[in-house]
Amino acid sequence: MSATIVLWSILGLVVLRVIYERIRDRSLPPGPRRLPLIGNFHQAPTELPWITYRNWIQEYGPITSAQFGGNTVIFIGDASIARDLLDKRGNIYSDRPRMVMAGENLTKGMHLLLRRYDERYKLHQRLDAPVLSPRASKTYYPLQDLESKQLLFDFLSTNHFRKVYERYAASLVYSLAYGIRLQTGAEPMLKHAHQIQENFGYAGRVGTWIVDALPFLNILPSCLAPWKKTAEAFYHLEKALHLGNMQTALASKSWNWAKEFLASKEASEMSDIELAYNVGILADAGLDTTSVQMRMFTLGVISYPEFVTKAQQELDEVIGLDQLPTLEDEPDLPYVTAVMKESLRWRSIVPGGIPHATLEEDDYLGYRIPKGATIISLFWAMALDENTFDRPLEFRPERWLEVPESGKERFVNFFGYGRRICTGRHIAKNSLFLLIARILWGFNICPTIGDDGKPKQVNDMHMTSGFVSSPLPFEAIFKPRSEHHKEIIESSWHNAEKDVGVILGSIKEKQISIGLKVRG
Ligand code: HEM
Repeated sequence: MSATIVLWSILGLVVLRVIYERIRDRSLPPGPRRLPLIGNFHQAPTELPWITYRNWIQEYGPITSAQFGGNTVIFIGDASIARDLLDKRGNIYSDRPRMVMAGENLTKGMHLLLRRYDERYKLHQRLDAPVLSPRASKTYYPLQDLESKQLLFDFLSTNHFRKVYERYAASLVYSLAYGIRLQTGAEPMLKHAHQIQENFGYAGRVGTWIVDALPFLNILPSCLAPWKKTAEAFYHLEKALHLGNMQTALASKSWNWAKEFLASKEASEMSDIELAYNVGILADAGLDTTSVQMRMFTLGVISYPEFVTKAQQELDEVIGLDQLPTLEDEPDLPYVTAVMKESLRWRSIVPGGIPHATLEEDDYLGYRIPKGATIISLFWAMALDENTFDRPLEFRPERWLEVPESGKERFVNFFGYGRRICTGRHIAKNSLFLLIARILWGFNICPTIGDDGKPKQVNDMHMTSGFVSSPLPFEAIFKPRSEHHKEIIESSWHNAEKDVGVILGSIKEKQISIGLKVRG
């Protein structure tokens, strides 16, 4: 074959490809200009990608499309469009995009968050639903009460708030899932669990693995696919943690989710490892989320301290000085509830949203949304939308108590959408309310003082990338509001029931008494 024929053939293929892409992209929502083959891949940042995506939304409109290799991605930057598609058309928009490295190689299809929307996924949802319902979640209050009392007590002797929040969140979810209280936060199993989270975040990083861009490469044998070795090592580490915790839970005398699940009809259709992963993924999901959201709240206090006085006035009037607020007080504490909502809006722990995918082609506002497209509801854009939130960069709880000026729908889906909405949201919201109310009741939180004698400045826009985005390290000082507050915190902790077996037993009794079906 002469060189001329080769050249003409290549040119012909390129032309055919361009024609194919033109047809493929017809009627898609507008978006940045694509290059042949790679589309916008070269424009997808690995660090803080939501900032670039928000810029695209501002330039091209609230529903924007881009092409990452063979994958069409639709970005949504408007709360009502996100609800129209992800909530109201949940039958189409509840799948997840394929993530070869994190979803298939590392977690072997067993990570609930990444599961495709199929019968197996629904089986897992049926298994989990009874322990995560609003009514069941309310019965976990005695554990949240105990752990939050320890949290307040810990703040009397340390300002290391990251550790204090992490211990709270981990101990709560490990008690529920496995009957294991984590009293110090330095337990080896917790270190192991954090390593697993880190590995998952690494495996899930966009732009890190060639196999995520070109999934067909995954059929290569391990000797030609070095990523498989990494995934296999991570998998064995994770499997050991979930199976080990499951064994401890089943051997424990107390009621826990592991026992509850094992006794269910759904579990009889699962292997030991699939069941252990189910419990393990729930435990993982509860580890970082609540604690990082509490760091966002702390960042809000340091950056916009004015709201604290108003919250404390409300707490003093409604609760008084002699007792801690409880979950029952929520309806009487609208300002504190607004602080919780504002923490979730101001800095989401998932600013890039968690991607959904379409199960079939759809039509919306005259645009074609292809089957298999990745759908990103961009929390960062919706939470900072100036048309719906006045001065959105400010932490201003009042906005949740005022009647919004514009008639436009505001972003409130902090826990996601439709059939993939966060299943731990009732537990999470109860924790956030209780922690925020109790911390504001008992403490003033101040910035640390620098060498120049002035409060150290903290940049409230400095965040990490990754599955869960957290603030970069900053310092804060937790001071009890008075000697009296300190005494109440000490006595509440000293008088608390600390035996997790007794508390879990009382939770089981409570569930039976209110008519919940208890299996374990
Ligand atoms: C402040 C705390 C939390 C926040 C902000 C949060 C947020 C989210 C978001 C945005 C999603 C994705 C929803 C979607 O795809 O539309 C999600 C999924 C999920 N969350 Fe949470 N979450 C929190 C705490 C928790 C806790 C405590 C648990 C478990 C006890 C949990 C369990 C899960 C699970 C299992 C999923 C996967 C749902 C699925 O794909 O079907 N989350 N969460």
